[in-house]
Amino acid sequence: MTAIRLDGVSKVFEGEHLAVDELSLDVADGEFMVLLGPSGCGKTTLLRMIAGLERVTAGEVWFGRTNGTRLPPKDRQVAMVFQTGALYPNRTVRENIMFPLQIAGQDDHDASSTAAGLAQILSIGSVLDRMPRTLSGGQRQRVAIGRALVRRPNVFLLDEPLSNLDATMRTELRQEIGAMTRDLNVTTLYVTHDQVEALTLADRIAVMRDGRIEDVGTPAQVYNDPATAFVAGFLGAPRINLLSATVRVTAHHRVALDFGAQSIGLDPSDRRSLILRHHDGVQVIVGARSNAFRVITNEDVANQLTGTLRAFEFHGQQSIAFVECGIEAVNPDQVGQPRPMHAVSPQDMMAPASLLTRVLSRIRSGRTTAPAELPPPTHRRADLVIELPADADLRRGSRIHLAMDTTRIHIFDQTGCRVDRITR
Ligand SMILES: Nc1ncnc2c1ncn2[C@@H]1O[C@H](COP(=O)(O)OP(=O)(O)OP(=O)(O)O)[C@@H](O)[C@H]1O
Repeated sequence: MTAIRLDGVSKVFEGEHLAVDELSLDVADGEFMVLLGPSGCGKTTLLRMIAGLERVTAGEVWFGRTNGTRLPPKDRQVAMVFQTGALYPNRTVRENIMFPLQIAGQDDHDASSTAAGLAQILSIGSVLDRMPRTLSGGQRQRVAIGRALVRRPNVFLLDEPLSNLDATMRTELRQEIGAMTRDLNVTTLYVTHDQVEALTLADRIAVMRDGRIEDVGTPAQVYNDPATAFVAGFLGAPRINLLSATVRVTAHHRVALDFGAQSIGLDPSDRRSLILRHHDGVQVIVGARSNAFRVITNEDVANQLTGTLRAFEFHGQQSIAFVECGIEAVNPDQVGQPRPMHAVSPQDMMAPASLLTRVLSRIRSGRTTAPAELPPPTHRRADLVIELPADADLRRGSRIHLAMDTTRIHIFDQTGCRVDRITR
């Protein structure tokens, strides 16, 4: 077993762009770390650099106390499973799993019994003598996992291993992967863009965007206390409501969030008031999940939002309502979004390290815009999405009053960074 340290790792593809941008991450010995992010954010590239399948442009990859940046893949004690684990089509399940042991010189009898033991753990003991073409997708992935783990790697990398399976098979294999990697105590990096997989499997989640990590923490930390509006928007269904507001501070130091036609006051005992008191007149983005609202019947209650119920969806356990409140909403995908990545010339790729560093910083400066220069995030009038009890008796088109639980909201600046974070 071994810890992994990524120290300022970057990857620039020739003639293309910066796929991984000076990324640093520590994965503890035996930890299950999930890399979560949208398509194209650099997750696979990062895994491939750890496996040694992709050259690191800048930065270092450490395995425990060994600098593995330039180690050939075979010397890294790393095993990797891809979306569709390719199997040897002309070998049985048993032969597929035992093959890495045979290559390592183990005798056939021992290799066969190790393969059979692992197959039992992976619930494929009954198909040991079948050929891969006769297996289901889930069984094939189990064989690929068995073959990757049979030599007891120090590091286990999985790249969206469940994405080609149906929902039932995904849930089943997800639980087994979690249990097995913990039993084996192998340091695991698991790539996905599925938030359910990330939240259910991870010891910690690293949320990636555009080649960088925006937040790292336990599932509860990144869900309940997200570092950025993007992270808040990426985790949770329905997506968090992001509302455009202005901070208003009264003469008595009370803090209100002004949404235009409506406003909400923070409780004076709320410790975040102390931070927001210094932001009078500042434009912010208020993040409120669908369960931060409650329908109230008394329209005289202070501190409420009022709107028209536009649509209503029954979801079994609860209902989701769409309420038009005349408040500007912000798209989480566009908050703090860097400019398009800049092209790198082949000459840049040949540059020595110091020049390379300058190239990276030039690309980054093209991608990172100072808050003052940022175009305003794309605002649009949109419905508030709120959760209601499944049996809520409401009619489309009716006026409804909503109490907002201000202890459950997050406040972000215009670049999408939290301004009210006190717990982490
Ligand atoms: N060999 C390559 N040459 C040039 N560009 C590449 C290469 N491999 C990946 N890229 C680019 O690097 C960026 C990151 O790709 P990567 O596959 O790592 O993303 P990802 O987060 O794993 O995406 P997905 O979830 O869709 O697999 C993408 O813009 C991709 O087009």
